[in-house]
Amino acid sequence: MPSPLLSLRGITKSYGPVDANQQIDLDVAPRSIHAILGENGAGKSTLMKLIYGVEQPDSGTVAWNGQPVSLASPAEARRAGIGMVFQHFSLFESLTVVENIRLIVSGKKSELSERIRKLGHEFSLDVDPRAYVHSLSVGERQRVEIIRCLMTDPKLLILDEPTSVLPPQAVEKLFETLRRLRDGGVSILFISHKLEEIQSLCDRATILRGGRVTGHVDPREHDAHELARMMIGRDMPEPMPALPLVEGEKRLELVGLDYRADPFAVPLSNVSLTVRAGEILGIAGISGNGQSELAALISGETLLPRDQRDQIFMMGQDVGTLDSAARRRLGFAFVPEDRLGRGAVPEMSLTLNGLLTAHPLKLVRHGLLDTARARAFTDNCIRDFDVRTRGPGAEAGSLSGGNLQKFIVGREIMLAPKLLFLAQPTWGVDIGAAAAIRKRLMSLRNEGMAILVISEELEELFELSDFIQVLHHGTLSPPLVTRDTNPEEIGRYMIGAQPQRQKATA
Ligand SMILES: Nc1ncnc2c1ncn2[C@@H]1O[C@H](COP(=O)(O)OP(=O)(O)OP(=O)(O)O)[C@@H](O)[C@H]1O
Repeated sequence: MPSPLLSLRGITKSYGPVDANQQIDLDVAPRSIHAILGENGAGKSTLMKLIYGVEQPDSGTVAWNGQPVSLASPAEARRAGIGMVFQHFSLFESLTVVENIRLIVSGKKSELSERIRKLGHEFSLDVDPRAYVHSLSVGERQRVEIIRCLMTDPKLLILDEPTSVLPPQAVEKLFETLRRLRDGGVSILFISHKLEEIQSLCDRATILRGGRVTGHVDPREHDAHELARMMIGRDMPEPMPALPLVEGEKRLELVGLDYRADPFAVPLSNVSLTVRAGEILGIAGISGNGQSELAALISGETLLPRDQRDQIFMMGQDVGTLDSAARRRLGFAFVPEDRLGRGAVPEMSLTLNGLLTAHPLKLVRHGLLDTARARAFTDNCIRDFDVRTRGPGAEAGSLSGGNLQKFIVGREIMLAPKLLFLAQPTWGVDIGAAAAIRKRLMSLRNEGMAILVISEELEELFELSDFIQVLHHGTLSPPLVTRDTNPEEIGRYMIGAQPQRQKATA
């Protein structure tokens, strides 16, 4: 290999008793796309933070272009030519897109806006520079992060799960962008749990398990099963078959829902859907087509005006003006897409985060916290959902992204709701754990739970759902029976190219 652009030797980093990285050796070649593979908590993000100067190693050396360096801060890393797109976004919600970018890239607002539009157009990362970040979906925020990074003209670009919220068409476009960048002399460190992506994009891969390097391979020389086994050290769980449908009672019904929140939000028009007991409805679509707005209306974060009646029903009741707590009392549970902002409070322990939604399970009595029960609930959730953490006392923010997601999904499932709504349920979750979550959802469906899933992963929706509806520009396609449709048809609805069929299902 030509002399490496970046070379790490013996890098070690511990957080208290957790050895997040141990004796890591890694060489990143110039003009290469290098994957970092590993299950949730394997130490991938920690390693990237060390390279980007967010954290400092306890020991080990870093060389950049053959010269020893200590990257003491992200500003220093950026000066050297290292850019990073984080898994958790680092944008200010109350600022606009261009204002956020201006915090890092100097220039006049008008010039920057022009560059944002141009890059957005070139790399299919379209986003309005004037939009406030709080009004953007997770997918759109990620686009802003990527554009911001590209604007600093990096020599090494670190991407921590960049494709997790992109629709399939955009993933391919992003890959073309990344290949172009590589051919132009930029190296890329690429974290993803999707093995097919790594095989189609990357020329090298380093595998981590339990904070240690377990291999450096050429991912194109191994099939997905082999890579999965190297990564998780065991075989994948088998999917659970769905029982035939019996028409269960309606647990969620949206009837011609119309809603416009603010000028930057996507207006929803005439949205209708039904989720019955014992079935899973999947909502497909490219992020930014009204998913966040729809999720907020279903969860009760956004309430309908008092005069807008008979549009949202849960367990047969009109809930459009009821808040989240009232909806939860009817047997509703919810996993939001934004796990750190809405799903959990990062500074609080897992036990307290458990209480946020599980307190009705007699975890609070006479106004006082029943510590033993709350801890037992959290312990069960950690065990049942294979959450890798030091225990119920750990702060939510200290968990790796995928492990926190497993915790939140577990907490909501343990409430035994009648209606469970999950937005991007396996986002950032490694392949083994994602398969386990899907298996669990199938078995809950078979036991009679009504489940609604919003996901940008078509494969996931095809594996899970009995019916699929597609959200495009704030309108919803008719329900399609999953076994009678195919990804091409769904894809046509996703880009608005499919004429609305007459009723596709009874
Ligand atoms: N700030 C922190 N405080 C305490 N522990 C931490 C902190 N950051 C990471 N850890 C721990 O270090 C280990 C490695 O975490 P890391 O986030 O690097 O994993 P990862 O491979 O990126 O996982 P994922 O795929 O879930 O994002 C985990 O056990 C995690 O809980």
